[in-house]
Amino acid sequence: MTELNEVKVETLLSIINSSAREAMAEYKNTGHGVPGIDSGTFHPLDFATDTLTLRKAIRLLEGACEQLNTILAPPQHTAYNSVSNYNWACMDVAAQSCIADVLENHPEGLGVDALADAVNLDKTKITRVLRFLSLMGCFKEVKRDVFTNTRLSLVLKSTNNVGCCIRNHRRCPKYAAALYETMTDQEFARSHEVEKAPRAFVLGKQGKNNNFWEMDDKAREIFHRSMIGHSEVHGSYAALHYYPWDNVSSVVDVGSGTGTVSIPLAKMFRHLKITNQDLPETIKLSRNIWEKNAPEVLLDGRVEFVTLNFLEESPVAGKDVYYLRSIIHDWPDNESRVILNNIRKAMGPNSRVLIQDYVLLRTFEEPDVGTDESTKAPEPTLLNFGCSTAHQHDMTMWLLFNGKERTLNEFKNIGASAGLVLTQTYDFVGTMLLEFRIAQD
Ligand SMILES: C[S@@+](CC[C@H](N)C(=O)[O-])C[C@H]1O[C@@H](n2cnc3c(N)ncnc32)[C@H](O)[C@@H]1O
Repeated sequence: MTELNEVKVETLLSIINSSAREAMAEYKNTGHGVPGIDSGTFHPLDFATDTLTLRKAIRLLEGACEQLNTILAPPQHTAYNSVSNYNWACMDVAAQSCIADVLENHPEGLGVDALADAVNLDKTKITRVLRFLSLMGCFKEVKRDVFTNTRLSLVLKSTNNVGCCIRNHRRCPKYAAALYETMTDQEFARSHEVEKAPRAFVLGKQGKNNNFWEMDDKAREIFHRSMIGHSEVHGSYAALHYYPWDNVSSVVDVGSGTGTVSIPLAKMFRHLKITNQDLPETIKLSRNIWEKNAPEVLLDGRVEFVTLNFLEESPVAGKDVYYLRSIIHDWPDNESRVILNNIRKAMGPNSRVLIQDYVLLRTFEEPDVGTDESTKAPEPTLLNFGCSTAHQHDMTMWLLFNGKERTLNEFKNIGASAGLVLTQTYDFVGTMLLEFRIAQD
């Protein structure tokens, strides 16, 4: 047994070695070298849209590092570390107070007195936060009490879409803190309805409105900007590069938001006709964003905006692709079936449904359709490559909506209930793209 455990540790070490080398090669391929922990600027690869090789390497690296730590550290150390992790709180302070924005004007560094004045916070407290974050390479203390930005802290800037996403995430820990209460509360414990999600539990106690999608214009704008950040975080733009769009002429972006993926899609594939469909207020915002960011597509007449309530009606009929990014995971199974059924009614014989969401891989499930070798987690990697991102996202969906990330089998089942069959999968690491067609009896 001891020897077998040693072999596993050795294997993890070699996974770490090979995946780290692969990641380094990806950075070097750009001609800009490998970034440092204290780099003061972004690397060109940081916001590239096709980073699939790097992402596959990082998935292996993170999972193996975490597993190795858990094996070799005393268990009490690992258990306590996971409950006393306040990275999120310190990141939140830095993001809310716009520290990275202030430091950007001081590339040589800014002393904590001036910084505390600029962000109107207590000097001692802000210094504690910055020292905490510096341990993970977010900000750097260049001289005693003088801090600069790093590549990681730059992400927190208010002008950065991911910064917006991080700022928007701050409410989730509040819902998470009530998770156990929701699981023991008589009314909420056994319900899987949207109205009985942890978010609704917490807001209900404060006597507030519970419908997530009813927001004022400002909140809607922030939410949809954070969805762009979300797609950068999760590498959703891989869909632009790996789906055969040349064989498609029309795309309906179902629950389009402001066109996070469909704007770059329309710019990259000039033959595509795009229909954006969402709730009325969002469609209004969407049109404004397209006018600002893709006026040439509007001038070409390649985009239309049509309101839709996908729980009650079908999208426009007879288009080639019905694309749903970050839609199905927002909803429990019943509503997901309704959405897919409504789309199914609009589909022509050659239409496809493309769902882009996380897919939870399970150790004991049947082999995946159309996946290649790089999708299979190597031994002794744990569930989902030992990578917690998909499962963390699953928790976020639970907290907000009683929604969930699903396994491939769960997707197949809700697809089948709408007369759809899974025909192809694309592993983009952050998310998967699942292609469904009408099932032939
Ligand atoms: C998580 S966002 C995803 C937006 C977009 N697909 C993206 O990737 O940025 C979910 C979207 O679903 C829309 N939505 C929610 N309920 C809806 C409904 N009943 N009918 C149509 N759209 C809805 C929201 O307005 C929002 O734009």
